[in-house]
Amino acid sequence: MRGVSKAFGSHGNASPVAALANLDLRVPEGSFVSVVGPSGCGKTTILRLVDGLLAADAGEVRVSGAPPRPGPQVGFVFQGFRLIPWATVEANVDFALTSLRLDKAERAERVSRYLATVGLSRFAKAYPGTLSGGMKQRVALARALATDPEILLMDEPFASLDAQTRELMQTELMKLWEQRRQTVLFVTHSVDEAILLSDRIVLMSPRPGRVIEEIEVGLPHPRWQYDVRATPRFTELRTRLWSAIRELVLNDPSSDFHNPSGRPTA
Ligand SMILES: Nc1ncnc2c1ncn2[C@@H]1O[C@H](COP(=O)(O)OP(=O)(O)OP(=O)(O)O)[C@@H](O)[C@H]1O
Repeated sequence: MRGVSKAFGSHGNASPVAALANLDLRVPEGSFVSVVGPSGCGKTTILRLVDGLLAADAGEVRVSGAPPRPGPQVGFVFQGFRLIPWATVEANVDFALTSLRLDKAERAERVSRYLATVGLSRFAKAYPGTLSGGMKQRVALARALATDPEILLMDEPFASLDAQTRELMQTELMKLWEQRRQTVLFVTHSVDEAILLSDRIVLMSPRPGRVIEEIEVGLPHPRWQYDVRATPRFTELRTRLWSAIRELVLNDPSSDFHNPSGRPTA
């Protein structure tokens, strides 16, 4: 993304919201990049621009050298799963394959392979409403992976899961990524999650959203094989990112937590 700006239209008398201003961001092929920053800094807007669901007002967005276009080359995983409630688990995954023009046997093989990858083969005939949150998110992950996309866009995919399930899903994602090494652009509010998963972390400031720092994580892979959180590097990154985000929030006049002095308000 080069010099990208995006504003959203005004509601009633309110003036337009400048979501992104003159944003530069490069995500190298095969890398795992996370975007963190205060609420409303434009993280989701970046993903929608890369997916081609949204057009930039100014600047240039390129995906593998071409203008972005929605399609099977890009997999999207959302916080809210977005499964089809009246379709079975396997039908939900199969639906993603519609545009690939595979024959029936190939489609069935893909569906069963990716359901096995996320450990849900036994639930192929179940309906989403009967599954736990973690299982639903695994279906959503299988659906996103089934087209074998070059790029995975993930918008707070684990935010609504309980802490244990979230950790298990993070480990699953790390393992899957080690095998396939897609390019991943991952949005999260969790600094720990960003450090755990990413090669690089992009820190954004809000109103208008822009990149203020890019940090190489520098922790070795595969990270599920050792206790990443116990390393000095993890602690250092965590402290650095949290204090930067805290400063951004306290100094943002439109934030509910605006308090430049940082002193107790009560
Ligand atoms: N369709 C829209 N119409 C109006 N304003 C919008 C729209 N989409 C996003 N915005 C505004 O643009 C800004 C950036 O939104 P975006 O959702 O990209 O931020 P975010 O960093 O992902 O937020 P959060 O962390 O809260 O999910 C916000 O101020 C948001 O209110």
